[in-house]
Amino acid sequence: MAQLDGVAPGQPSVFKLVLLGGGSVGKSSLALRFVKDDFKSILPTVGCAFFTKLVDVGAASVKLEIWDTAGQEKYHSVCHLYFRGADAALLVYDITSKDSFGKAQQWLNDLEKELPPGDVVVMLVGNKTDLGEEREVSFEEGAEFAASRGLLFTETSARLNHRVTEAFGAVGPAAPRGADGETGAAGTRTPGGGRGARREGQVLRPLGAASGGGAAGGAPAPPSCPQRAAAGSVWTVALDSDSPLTLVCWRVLEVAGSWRPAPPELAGSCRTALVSDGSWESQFRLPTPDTDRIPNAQTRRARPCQAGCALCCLRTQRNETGRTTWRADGGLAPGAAQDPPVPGPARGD
Ligand SMILES: Nc1nc2c(ncn2[C@@H]2O[C@H](COP(=O)(O)OP(=O)(O)OP(=O)(O)O)[C@@H](O)[C@H]2O)c(=O)[nH]1
Repeated sequence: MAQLDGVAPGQPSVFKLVLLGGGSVGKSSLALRFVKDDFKSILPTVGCAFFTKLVDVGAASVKLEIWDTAGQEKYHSVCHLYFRGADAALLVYDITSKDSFGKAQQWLNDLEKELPPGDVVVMLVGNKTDLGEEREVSFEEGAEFAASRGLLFTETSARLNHRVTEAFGAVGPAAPRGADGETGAAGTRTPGGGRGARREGQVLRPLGAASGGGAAGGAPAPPSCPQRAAAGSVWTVALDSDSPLTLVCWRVLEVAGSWRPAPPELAGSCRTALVSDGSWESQFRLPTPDTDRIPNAQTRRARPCQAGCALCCLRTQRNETGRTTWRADGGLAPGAAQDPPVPGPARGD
């Protein structure tokens, strides 16, 4: 977090979040929606606009500074000045503009020149989902680009207030930061992480331990449906069939309803995404063509339970693929691996 050192006693620490992306993609509108729950006509930003919001993180308050950079080309050369010291970034494009999607990729390159990957948590945000009929960038394109660059990903509508709070929350001061489950709470830093950014491929401990019930060997048990899976959970799911094929998929749950894509080495073999209508889509491509028992590519759709529970989605996959074994990584003790509990009536599709 910026300015943590030297914070006067009683003063909230400061967390710097930058909004970047092309012109008119809705950066200011997202900030306005998040900070004031308002949506109105806004003039193009000149240089950089500035919003603040106090965010409660545990018992402490953190001052979230939102630096809303101008997307117009004429300001491009100065915007990198605003990136310095950022803890997090929302990289925004307009889903109705392919051009803005290309520009987001350029902005990311600019950001990475200023702040190396791993120093800052970045979420790619496709805005204006209310204009779905004019869509030029598919959800999958966004998700795939995010996966290829190790970014979080979501789609929003500032106009309809769709997933705006979730987007800011996923990268904000209350989001989980470190492998030890540390949050971005005021006064904390992740060891070796400078500002506490996530590291690609990092295994985060499932944070459901506190509310997740019984723990094997002191380790957290998988959260059970309809309990909300905790932010920061990492699960490995092995899908076994009668054939010798085994597919291991990695998932990092960042916030309820939003998955971090599989790490690059597994990209293409497995991905799960929250599609814009609120249902889940998981696609598995098995690594060998031996598909006697399992089709080569399987797409499953399931509605999450009200709590956006991860296991509802995964359970539906299990129901549909028959024999599936489950393993929870990042905290479960050996021997604790087992099917997660499936309480209550099925809520999947
Ligand atoms: N339909 C729709 N329009 C939006 C949405 N978000 C923003 N807009 C509109 O898109 C236009 C640009 O929005 P801004 O918030 O000013 O975009 P910006 O990215 O800050 O633009 P610059 O300041 O030029 O960088 C405005 O007319 C907004 O009303 C959205 O979610 N849906």
